[in-house]
Amino acid sequence: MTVLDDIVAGVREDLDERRRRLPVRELRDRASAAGPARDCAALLRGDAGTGVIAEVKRSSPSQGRLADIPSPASLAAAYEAGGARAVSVLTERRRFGGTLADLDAVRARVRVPVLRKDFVLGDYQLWEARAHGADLVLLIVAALEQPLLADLVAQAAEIGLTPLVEVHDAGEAERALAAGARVIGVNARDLRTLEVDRSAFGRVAPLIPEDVVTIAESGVRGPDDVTAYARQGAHAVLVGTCLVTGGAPREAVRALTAAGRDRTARPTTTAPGALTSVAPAPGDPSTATVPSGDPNPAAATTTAGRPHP
Ligand SMILES: O=C(O)c1ccccc1NCC(=O)[C@H](O)[C@H](O)COP(=O)(O)O
Repeated sequence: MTVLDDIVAGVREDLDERRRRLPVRELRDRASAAGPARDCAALLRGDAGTGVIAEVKRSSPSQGRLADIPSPASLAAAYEAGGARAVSVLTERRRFGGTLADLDAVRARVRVPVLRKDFVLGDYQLWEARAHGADLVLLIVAALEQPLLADLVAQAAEIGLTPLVEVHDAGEAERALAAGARVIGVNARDLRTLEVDRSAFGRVAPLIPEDVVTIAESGVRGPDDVTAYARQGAHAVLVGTCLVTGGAPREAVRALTAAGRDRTARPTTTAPGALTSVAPAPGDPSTATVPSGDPNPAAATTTAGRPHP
């Protein structure tokens, strides 16, 4: 069993329990009362510079306890004051020490978009995310079969959430695009082994079309890492550990944001194997990928719904 399998098994148990306590129809009512979410793709892309998505993270499977964070709202306010483009809130309880109450508290305090960071396995968690005020929701390709991934991308958009679809390698990026992702996070951390490889973004991002927003996730230790990602064209970086352990979150976010000031246009490859996304027909969550350079959309190979390894 991998670390990811183990996390997902716990998440599933907790989710079943919440479902028993609160029917989805009630969640939907709460989601309607939460007011509209923002369309975050353009906000995350920003005008210039690599932005910072700053994370509220108490613990992690890779490093155990990181910080107490008695007031997630105060931490998020410090992130916002430092110039964070968005705030990420880990709501997974067992391994990360997060709760939906953290999401409520952060939502109530900041104006920037808020990401619900969890291991989403079905639409119930999308409704939860919206009911608790999230604008964005994380969908992890490695945790989802392709038909479910495509479904959740489409449903998230219908609910008004912007799905941030997380990948770790080229094959997962292909699946994300095939599912219709418009915002893709390349996680340097392999969720099966917890190994961090900061070169993952440089390998995967050039395969992603320029009109898709790209986020470099995990393993950022300080400004130099942000500068490196900015040179590779990342629209934003997602940072947790170094912000919650550093002791001065507002100043830290400011320094990371300054380091990302000079973003270079992302080099996208036209080599065989590069991917382009093809917009799905309205109401059709599936989409297709074609090798870039092939001008004939009719040559598209539909990959949505395809079983994955
Ligand atoms: O952080 C972990 O150890 C981890 C392990 C298994 C699954 C997910 C994990 N983290 C979630 C994240 O993606 C990070 O919290 C986020 O990218 C920030 O990373 P970092 O700056 O390295 O804390």
